[in-house]
Amino acid sequence: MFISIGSKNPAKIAAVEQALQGYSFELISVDTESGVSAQPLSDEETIKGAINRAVSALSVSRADIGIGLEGGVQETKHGLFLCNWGALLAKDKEPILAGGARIALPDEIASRLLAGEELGPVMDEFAQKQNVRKKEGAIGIFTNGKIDRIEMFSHVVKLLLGQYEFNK
Ligand SMILES: O=P(O)(O)OP(=O)(O)OP(=O)(O)OC[C@H]1O[C@@H](n2cnc3c(O)ncnc32)[C@H](O)[C@@H]1O
Ligand SMILES: [Mg+2]
Repeated sequence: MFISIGSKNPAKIAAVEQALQGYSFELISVDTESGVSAQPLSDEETIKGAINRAVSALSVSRADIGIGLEGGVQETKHGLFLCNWGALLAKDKEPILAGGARIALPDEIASRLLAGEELGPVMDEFAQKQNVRKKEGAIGIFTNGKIDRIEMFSHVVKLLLGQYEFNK
């Protein structure tokens, strides 16, 4: 299986590799535009970003499958939640979608995102670390390391792959 992932973010690449353990596969990563805002503010926008990345990843390579993973946030009555979406696109097929685990962000983080800041830099400042988005992610910080961004996205990729196999 030849797979192209639409991001150079090491956490997203590692998530695909983790989900594909036991498979024989070749993986390339391509820097794609999400085509949505840098900080998507809804499920809908985040899904669109994931699909756009999968489409570009497939179109610029000879891969059989393009995968797009996108992070965003979604407002609810219970707070601003992290949302993460994945799209898998096989040639001449409709994209397959899957969502990741969700947790509410603390108010001090949520208010900054709603004011227009991006989660990546806000998390680095909050956690006093560098490149949180490429490592444990906000989900790793706020779950005390129980579920990091790689594990969360690897779950999304397994959900994509499983649906792809089931529908084949
Ligand atoms: O290189 P790319 O693939 O763009 O990876 P990214 O880390 O920027 O990830 P996204 O574009 O999918 O995420 C959209 C925004 O949300 C941020 N973000 C999403 N999830 C995060 C997390 O768990 N921890 C820190 N920042 C996160 C990220 O920095 C962006 O500002
Ligand atoms: Mg980004």
